[in-house]
Amino acid sequence: MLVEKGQSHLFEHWPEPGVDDDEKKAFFDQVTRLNSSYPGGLGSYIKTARELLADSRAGKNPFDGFTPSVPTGENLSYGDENFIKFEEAGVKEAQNAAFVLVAGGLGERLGYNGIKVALPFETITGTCFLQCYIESVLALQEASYRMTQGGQKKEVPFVIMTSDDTHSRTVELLESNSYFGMKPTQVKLLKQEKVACLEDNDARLALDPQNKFRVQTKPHGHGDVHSLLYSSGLLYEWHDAGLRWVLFFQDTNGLLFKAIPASIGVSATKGYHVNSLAVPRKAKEAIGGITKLTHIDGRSMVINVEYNQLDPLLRATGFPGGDVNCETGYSPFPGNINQLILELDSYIEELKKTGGAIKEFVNPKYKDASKTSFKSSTRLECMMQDYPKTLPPSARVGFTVMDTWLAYAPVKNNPEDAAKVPKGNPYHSATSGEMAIYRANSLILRKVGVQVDNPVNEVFNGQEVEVWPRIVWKPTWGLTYADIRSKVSGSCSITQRSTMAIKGRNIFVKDLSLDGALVIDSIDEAEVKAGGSVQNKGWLMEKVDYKDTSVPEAIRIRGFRFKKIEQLEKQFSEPGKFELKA
Ligand SMILES: O=c1ccn([C@@H]2O[C@H](COP(=O)(O)OP(=O)(O)O[C@H]3OC[C@@H](O)[C@H](O)[C@H]3O)[C@@H](O)[C@H]2O)c(=O)[nH]1
Ligand SMILES: [Mg+2]
Repeated sequence: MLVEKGQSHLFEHWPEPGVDDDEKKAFFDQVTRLNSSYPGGLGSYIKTARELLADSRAGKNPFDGFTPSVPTGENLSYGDENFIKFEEAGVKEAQNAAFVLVAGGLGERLGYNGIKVALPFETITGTCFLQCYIESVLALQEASYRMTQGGQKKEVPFVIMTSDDTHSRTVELLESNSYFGMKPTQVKLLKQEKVACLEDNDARLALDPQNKFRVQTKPHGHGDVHSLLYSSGLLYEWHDAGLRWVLFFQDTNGLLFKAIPASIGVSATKGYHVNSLAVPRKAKEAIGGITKLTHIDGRSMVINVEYNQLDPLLRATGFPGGDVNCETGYSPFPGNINQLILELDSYIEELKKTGGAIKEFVNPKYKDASKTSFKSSTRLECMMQDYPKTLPPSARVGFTVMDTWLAYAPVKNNPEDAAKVPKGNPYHSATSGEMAIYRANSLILRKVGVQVDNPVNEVFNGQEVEVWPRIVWKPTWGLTYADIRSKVSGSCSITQRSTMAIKGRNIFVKDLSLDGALVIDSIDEAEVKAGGSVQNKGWLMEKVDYKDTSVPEAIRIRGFRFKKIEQLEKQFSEPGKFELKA
């Protein structure tokens, strides 16, 4: 097959029979894997690669014939009547959802040595992203069950897509932490395979520079999640269990679950087959733009246009300024945060036709303008948000826009690159990611009536950020606006230099004035009233330089660490009613 497909160069250097036979066999093992893990097999991969490479060489615009315009979607504003209604509908529906985390990426822009889901999303408690996600799903599952008493208690499936770059470390993280409280059987890992690299426009496969008996491979992109889910049989299992929604999300967004209940509510209420979460987008920000594309033949679709393609598309279609802000100070195109909610039945119908194959693209870096050779080998890639591209016009494709402060704080950029982000655009760094948690929690507490001090501006690792009071809570304490409102009452205040961690479901904050650090931990069966005036020296934020290798990498990439001077710390590990009075 390889020889037929113009790949005989792969064998040119092979020694005579009997020499290196083990390596030769290993080569065919690898080829067999590459062949079976790609929908349609290697032959189909090579064929598509030739077509896409020819288009790329000819400079063909992938959006040829399409005109972009700004689509309309559902705009939510936190805590208003509409939002509360959607949150309630979403929590009810959450027990019919399955969650899929795509975490196969290396995170090259961040350059962190570990896997990204193992990074703390905040360093008050040191909770990592994966723990945050798992605890949020469990809290949602529990809340959903309680809302529909009498029903059957369901376990919400949690899938993680890994790759060879992340798989074993993800398993290790789960196992060494008892799956963060989830039943191991509730978690499924699907490993994506890499795809063959291409060395030229004829799609000749590239050999691994380290081993001439192996084909070089690179990641195929997060779009693999659809074919993996389909071939795993999970979708049918979920269908038979009566599930209705599949939610996809990415590796580092500590705010995400604040936006999820309401967006499930939007999907359920509007009957969306596809619902993408979005936030206002700054021009040139590294997030895709949700765009309505209308073809000259009349058909149209609402789809993500990836951040590197939005500017050329706009310039080519009568927007000479390209990707620029409009009078609002934002790009007119909502920013895709790549959190998708798909309706399960229509998803299965579509995948029956496509097998989960997603429209691919190729992005070779050419040596020169003749476009005949590449600087380094390339490969086909695909993105999970391109799923709607093959849907029929009857599909209900929508999106939900929320405030960035509530919904999106990814950790993608290393400190050096983050410091170079144009002023006014988000850093998307470990520093900004953690600060965003404190800002969101402060703003939420303000919404429910707590008097929270204004932030101060500080510079960490060359990035100027707002530092709000450092407030965190467990998902079981406050999953929705209504939850949080029910747990806070009276006249409460929190000063700017304060730190607060609420780590128990039934902690009721009433008439609390905090100036310092407070940590409360309680079991579900303990009901704790927390009030009075708490004042102590608190926790200081000490600056750390990202180049200071004496500090653990997960900390120094933030540019600060907490110095615990003094705190009030209380633990309630017995059932009963308690009062915390300072
Ligand atoms: O092969 C891969 C590549 C990536 N991924 C995962 O996919 C997720 C996103 O990857 P990246 O962080 O590289 O994505 P990018 O920042 O380039 O853009 C992504 O997020 C922002 C959105 O606006 C973009 O539209 C979306 O493509 C991560 O969770 C990553 O682990 C895989 O699981 N497999
Ligand atoms: Mg990327």
